[in-house]
Amino acid sequence: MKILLLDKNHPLITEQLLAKNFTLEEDFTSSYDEVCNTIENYDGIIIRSRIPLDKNFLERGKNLKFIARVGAGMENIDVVAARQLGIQLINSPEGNRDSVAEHVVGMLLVLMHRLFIASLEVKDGIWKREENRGDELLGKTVGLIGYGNMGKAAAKRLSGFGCKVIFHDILPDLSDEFASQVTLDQLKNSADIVSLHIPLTTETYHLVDEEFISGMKKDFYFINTARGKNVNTGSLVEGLRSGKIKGACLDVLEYEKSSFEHLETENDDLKYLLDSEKVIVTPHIAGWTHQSKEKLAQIIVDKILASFG
Ligand SMILES: NC(=O)C1=CN([C@@H]2O[C@H](COP(=O)(O)OP(=O)(O)OC[C@H]3O[C@@H](n4cnc5c(N)ncnc54)[C@H](O)[C@@H]3O)[C@@H](O)[C@H]2O)C=CC1
Ligand SMILES: O=C(O)C(=O)COP(=O)(O)O
Repeated sequence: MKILLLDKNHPLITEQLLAKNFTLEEDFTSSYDEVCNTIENYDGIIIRSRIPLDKNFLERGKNLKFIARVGAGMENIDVVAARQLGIQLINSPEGNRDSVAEHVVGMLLVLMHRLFIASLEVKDGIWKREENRGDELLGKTVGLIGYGNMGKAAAKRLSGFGCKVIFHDILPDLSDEFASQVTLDQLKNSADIVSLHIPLTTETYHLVDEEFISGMKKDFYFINTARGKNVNTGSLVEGLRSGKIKGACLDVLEYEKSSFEHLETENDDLKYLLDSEKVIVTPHIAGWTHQSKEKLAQIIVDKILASFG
């Protein structure tokens, strides 16, 4: 089989697939149009999220048998078209869920204990104690939206910090030893912290908006490691300005073109988020550890070999 690798990943992917006699070609720079022109030459694609694999792209890949997404989210792939065309979709969320879960806990601790601000101040010669009094995770009710790979991994860690973890998911009967399933209204009635772990779909686009925020019973902390477009940024900023949202941890932003591209900065809402002491932001690295890089690669190779080896 001839496979095109469109993103840089751990070298074990190439080493192990070459050893199994796959033919591999790497192209980490060509544009969407350029790749479209040659895609019919390949049986499979290995990708993260650099290029959108839309219907047009998939139809031109006449010989494609699989798309392997090194990671979890499939938003860059027209999943419906792929299925209609008989192209197998493979992803590897088991490889970065531990990284995401630790990032969630880490961001919450940094924000709630004011670690980043306090450290910057001390290094600047400023010694403020009362202003830097933090909030504990212990005893807080965390409401997760989406209880798949990422949500479950986050629940496991957060319950270890003494949080009561509840979640809302459209699939039924998902409660386990770490978290209890509730309706969205029940979550809004009791959560002190809201964390998103949903895919980006037409239903989840701007799921967190003015109505969601005003429906929250308590003031709350907000964390998003899912996708930027799950949140209406204007509403988020308004919630932060009014104090309804006590602080936000954002690994993803609405204005990301893809996780590999910079943000546009000429935007008042984004400027507020970047300037605010109540917000910490990371550049889409929740799932981006040295360990996840290797795990994602090994899992994707194992899944490719299980179907096509
Ligand atoms: N920041 C980062 O580096 C990373 C971000 N992600 C994001 O996390 C997302 C979730 O990943 P997984 O947990 O692997 O996905 P998953 O498919 O295992 O779980 C998602 C869950 O959300 C539920 N869901 C879907 N629509 C919903 C709605 N409207 N309301 C409530 N629940 C809904 C689904 O039923 C499912 O249980 C990915 O799609 C991706 O966007 C994933 C990995 C790394
Ligand atoms: O696995 C995911 O869904 C991620 O968000 C990781 O993002 P990336 O593959 O680095 O664009």
